[in-house]
Amino acid sequence: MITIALSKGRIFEETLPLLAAAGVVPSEAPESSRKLIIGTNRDDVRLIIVRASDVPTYVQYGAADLGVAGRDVLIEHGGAGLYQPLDLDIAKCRLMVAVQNGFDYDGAVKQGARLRIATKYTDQAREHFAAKGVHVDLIKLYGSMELAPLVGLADAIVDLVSTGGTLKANDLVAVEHIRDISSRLIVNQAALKLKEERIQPMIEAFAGAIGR
Ligand SMILES: Nc1ncnc2c1ncn2[C@@H]1O[C@H](COP(=O)(O)OP(=O)(O)OP(=O)(O)O)[C@@H](O)[C@H]1O
Ligand SMILES: O=P(O)(O)OC[C@H]1O[C@H](OP(=O)(O)OP(=O)(O)O)[C@H](O)[C@@H]1O
Repeated sequence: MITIALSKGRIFEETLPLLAAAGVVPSEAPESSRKLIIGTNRDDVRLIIVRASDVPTYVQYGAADLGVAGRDVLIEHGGAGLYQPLDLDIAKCRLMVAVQNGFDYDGAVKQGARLRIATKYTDQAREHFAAKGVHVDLIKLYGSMELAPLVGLADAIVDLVSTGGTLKANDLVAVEHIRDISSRLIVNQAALKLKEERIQPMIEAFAGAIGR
């Protein structure tokens, strides 16, 4: 059996064409089912549905052989035990610093002010501000980061931006680009050796379908 870990929503939807290229069609959609293990048209392939940030953990420990995870999530996880053969060029966005409209970010940084930063991405935020020599207090959040500057919880946020619609709707502006993000295929290193004859063709099928 080959087990593939995916998260609901954009990762599942954008991985469907890649799975199809490998001859894998899920037997139901996670959005309309409460099942966490989803069968496919292939007896030897199943999907497990987990939180986006948990995908690397399932693959690291071998509970899933393969998975699809954002670069944002992979950097926070650290990547131990994971082989990352392909950038799938899906779920594309940017990790950015944003502040409320009117907040003088450059001025605050120049003055050497200590900034309060709300984010789910504490490791990447710490590294970004340390490299700039800016002192920060990090406030860990698990979602809706855009709210933090509006209610005085933080001076700035580090979050993902795609269309910019969420920032705009909440009177925020992006002030720094940290990195471009897309999702990657990740593979458990031991599984790749033990099940190579079934996993390698899947990697090749995914590779051939990227960007189609
Ligand atoms: N607006 C976006 N546009 C494109 N890609 C995005 C966007 N937001 C997030 N992503 C990418 O898709 C991945 C999955 O995002 P998704 O919103 O499904 O999960 P999440 O809610 O961030 O995670 P969790 O459920 O673990 O809190 C992210 O890790 C990121 O790489
Ligand atoms: O620039 P935009 O196109 O508006 O996208 C940015 C938003 O997308 C992500 O949230 P998502 O839609 O995944 O919501 P969730 O993570 O809170 O489920 C991210 O956390 C931003 O809030």
